[in-house]
Amino acid sequence: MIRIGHNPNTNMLPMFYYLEKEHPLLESVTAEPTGHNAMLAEGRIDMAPISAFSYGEHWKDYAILRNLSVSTNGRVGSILLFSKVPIGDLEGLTIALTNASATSVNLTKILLHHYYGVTPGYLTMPANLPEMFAKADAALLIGDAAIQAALLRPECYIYDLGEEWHKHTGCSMTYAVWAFPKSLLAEREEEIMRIYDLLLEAKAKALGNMDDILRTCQMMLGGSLEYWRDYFAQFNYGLDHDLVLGLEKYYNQCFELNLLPSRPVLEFWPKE
Ligand SMILES: C=C(O[C@@H]1C=C(C(=O)O)C=C[C@H]1O)C(=O)O
Repeated sequence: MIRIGHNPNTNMLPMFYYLEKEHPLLESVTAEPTGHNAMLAEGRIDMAPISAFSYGEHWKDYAILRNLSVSTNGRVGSILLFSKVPIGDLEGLTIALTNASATSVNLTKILLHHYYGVTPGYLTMPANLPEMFAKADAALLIGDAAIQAALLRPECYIYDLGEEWHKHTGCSMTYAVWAFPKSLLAEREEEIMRIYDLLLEAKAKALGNMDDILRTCQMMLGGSLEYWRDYFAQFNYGLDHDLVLGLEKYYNQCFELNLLPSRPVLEFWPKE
């Protein structure tokens, strides 16, 4: 039995919609990304779509499943900085960061410190825009919380961090990778291979049947089918060479800004 992390946000439906929930080899544990980051590090789950940043913290212990990620080359639509002032004016002000994210929290710091030359103060809070705006001048939200907040058209500046990253670096951005502890390979490699095949099959089926997923998103959060078609058009759930280059750029920036203690070396599984 492999315990995998299930992320309930709409952007993960192309991975989970067709994954068999009752498969005898699988047990799913639902949480936001930071929940899975902690559970994988503590051995409470065996594999998950963790924050790319969390892989960067544990790269010596983890392997990354090939050809799987949550990435965009530009706009993402659900990693949004809501701000009362233009982004370049945040010097000395306060940003409330969602407690659900690790990748985007550090992406925010890279963009602000390195590219805009501003150093705000930070708070970490549950994702709730009115409560965040009561305590801070800007708020970072990810996933469905970001989509829901943006659909309400709040009166503030809204920056898409995938778009900002692309604008400043020309690179794609990988938010999540599927990782597992390498120590599992000694005795459970065959089981991991079975789960990997299930994940690839579920993804292929979803990407060939996106209409079902668009309707599900509409039922979950509202919005038009066109809105959802446009949202998913940005995403890449693979992990090709160009995406890896973008991810390495992100890790290098994290290391240079002391957000990571070492420069991660990516180790993929299965070996080619
Ligand atoms: C695209 C998204 O990516 C997510 C963002 C993450 C993070 O910031 O740590 C982690 C997992 C991703 O699935 C999103 O939630 O909107």
